[in-house]
Amino acid sequence: MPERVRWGILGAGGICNDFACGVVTAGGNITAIGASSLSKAKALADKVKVEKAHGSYQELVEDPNVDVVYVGTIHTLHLPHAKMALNAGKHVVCEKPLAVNAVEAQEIVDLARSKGLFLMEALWTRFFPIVRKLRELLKGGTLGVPRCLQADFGFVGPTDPSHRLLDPAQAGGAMLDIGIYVVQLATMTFGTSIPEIKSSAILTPQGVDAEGALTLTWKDTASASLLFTIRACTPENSVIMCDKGYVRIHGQAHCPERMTVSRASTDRGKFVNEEFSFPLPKLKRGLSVNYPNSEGMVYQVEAVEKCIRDGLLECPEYTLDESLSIMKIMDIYRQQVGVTYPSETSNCSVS
Ligand SMILES: NC(=O)C1=CN([C@@H]2O[C@H](COP(=O)(O)OP(=O)(O)OC[C@H]3O[C@@H](n4cnc5c(N)ncnc54)[C@H](OP(=O)(O)O)[C@@H]3O)[C@@H](O)[C@H]2O)C=CC1
Ligand SMILES: O=C1OC[C@@H](O)[C@H](O)[C@H]1O
Repeated sequence: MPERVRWGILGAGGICNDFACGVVTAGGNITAIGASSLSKAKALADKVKVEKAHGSYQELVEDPNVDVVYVGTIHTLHLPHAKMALNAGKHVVCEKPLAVNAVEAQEIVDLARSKGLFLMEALWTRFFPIVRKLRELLKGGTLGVPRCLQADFGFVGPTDPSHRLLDPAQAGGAMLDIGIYVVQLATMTFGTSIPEIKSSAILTPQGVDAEGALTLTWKDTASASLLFTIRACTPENSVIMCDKGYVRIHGQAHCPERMTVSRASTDRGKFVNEEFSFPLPKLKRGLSVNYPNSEGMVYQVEAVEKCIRDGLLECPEYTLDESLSIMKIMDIYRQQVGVTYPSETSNCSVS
């Protein structure tokens, strides 16, 4: 294996640009970009100064100079594209959600495991320094036991019903696109066992969830109250409440840079506050990103490269079992609110 992992980028849309900028900014090595057409692949390759562009995904995954494929296509294509790369013997980092439902996600995980290849769902939030600091803090125990979480993530999304966020054929809807971020905060804090789930949602005329609310209860131990919407601006606050204080993670919900830790004092209702912040890295000159705070892709790139260098097949900071649990929670939510996608041949996987 060369000193730096050799990345292949599968797709040339919005997030592929941002991920590629992350690799370049991290000083990493992208050896090829493959897209549905050569012109699309070339346009991105020129922008991020990558020599090789492929006009098909198959050519990309078969490129002998690629070690790990980043899959950045739409939700319904994650299953075929992740499988295509694994079957070609490549490690895979696949955009969130890993797949449309838990049955599909399990298929990808089983394939990676059977082939002894690295696989991770690209839940980049996990690798932000503030999130790592938060985990350290919760583990350290000085805030006591985490008992409840309140979190929201919302923005006003597109109105064109053919946009991927709204189109059932592209597995659109708020949960799979952004709800996943608040769900992962809950599993990170309270563990990956499947909680009791109560869901509600507002659906679009096309039948995807424009807004959802979820109450998760881990019997006798913890609860989470989560809201996600693509039809309203929300404060994007996440508050983890413990028995000796609480932590407020300030938005943006999926790429936070700042948190306030409030420790209970001997005076009930009075807290001693401590602020933490980790500013984003600066992009390398000439690069520009499409999505907020995508400079923070750097952290995920570095984490994956370390795992692959160390010979790991999954990332300890975000395991495949956790991805599968999150997928199951999202399946149960969709069952409860009545969102199914045309691409789902078998029903959701909930057992
Ligand atoms: N981590 C984060 O912060 C973010 C993550 N995402 C995730 O990234 C993924 C892609 O989102 P985004 O980049 O915004 O989407 P885009 O629509 O910008 O790009 C998606 C790519 O998928 C392929 N594609 C798109 N539509 C179709 C279609 N109808 N039929 C066939 N192929 C299609 C195209 O690949 P090609 O270029 O080869 O033609 C396209 O470039 C999603 O999984 C999303 O959840 C998105 C935004 C932010
Ligand atoms: O992951 C995401 O984060 C930012 C949102 O704007 C985008 O729709 C989503 O895919």
